[in-house]
Amino acid sequence: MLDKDYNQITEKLVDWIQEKVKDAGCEGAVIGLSGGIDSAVTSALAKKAFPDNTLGLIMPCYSNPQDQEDAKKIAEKFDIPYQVIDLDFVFDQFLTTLEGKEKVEKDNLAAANLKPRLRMAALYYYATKRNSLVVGTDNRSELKIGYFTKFGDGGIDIAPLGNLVKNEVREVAKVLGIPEEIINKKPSAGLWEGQTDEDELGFSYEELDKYILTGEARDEVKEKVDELAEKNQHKLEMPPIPKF
Ligand SMILES: Nc1ncnc2c1ncn2[C@@H]1O[C@H](COP(=O)(O)OP(=O)(O)OC[C@H]2O[C@@H]([n+]3cccc(C(=O)O)c3)[C@H](O)[C@@H]2O)[C@@H](O)[C@H]1O
Ligand SMILES: Nc1ncnc2c1ncn2[C@@H]1O[C@H](COP(=O)(O)OP(=O)(O)OP(=O)(O)O)[C@@H](O)[C@H]1O
Ligand SMILES: [Mg+2]
Repeated sequence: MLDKDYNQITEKLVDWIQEKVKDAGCEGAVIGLSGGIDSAVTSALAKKAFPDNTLGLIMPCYSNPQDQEDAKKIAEKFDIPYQVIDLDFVFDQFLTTLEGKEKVEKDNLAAANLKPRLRMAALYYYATKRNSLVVGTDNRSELKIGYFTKFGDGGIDIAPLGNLVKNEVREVAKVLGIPEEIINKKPSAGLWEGQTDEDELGFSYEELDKYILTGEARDEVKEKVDELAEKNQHKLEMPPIPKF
């Protein structure tokens, strides 16, 4: 990876979270805990920043049970208070309400994207009640290509990992003592069974990160990344407003 001091970066990120939360007049952090590395790192940083006011929400929505186990393991290892909020019922009811019928097709992107959007609503519920910020887990690699659900996992207040590519997040994870099995787990949005980021995208984080950091990649990867970055640019901007 880069020749950077990840011990120092870790400390600076803790200070940065403290500063952003205090600047907002808030007192703590609320984070969605998925059992993946990005939320593990983010919650461990937030816990260091706000030892007495960090809350993790574990929100399975037809999710792999192993993910919930992994999320609990992180919460317990870092002594982060957490709540398990099962979204299966709400998800089904919402889809039924949206479609106006009981039997609803769930196997499509529109339905899959409801999951992160329900999680976003739950995170803001607790953020408001606790005078806290929603601390996002999006990293630089995901932000570059818009690989997140708009107003879902992209609906957050601050993004401490936003300047670190995925492989740098792994370096910070090592500094924090995140368990190896979480660091080495295949990244997944968990939106449908068996989904992995790299299968869906068609390139690896190693390739994506190298392209972001050096501008070098296979032509096919460059093309795909550039196309996604352009197509999803709107996710990083304010909604267009007429100038007249
Ligand atoms: N040019 C434009 N200007 C303004 N808005 C525009 C737009 N083009 C589309 N839109 C809007 O954006 C919507 C499409 O964006 P969005 O709803 O986000 O949906 P979309 O980008 O199609 O899907 C989300 C992607 O993010 C991935 N994801 C989601 C959640 C977590 C993770 C993870 O890594 O954990 C990954 C997921 O696997 C999927 O590939 C359209 O329905 C439309 O409303
Ligand atoms: N089951 C879940 N419960 C709570 N939060 C979740 C759940 N699934 C996803 N999230 C939230 O959405 C974020 C985006 O998911 P994403 O998959 O990009 O990150 P991750 O799971 O932490 O790491 P990885 O990308 O390596 O899987 C998570 O970091 C977490 O904050
Ligand atoms: Mg994940």
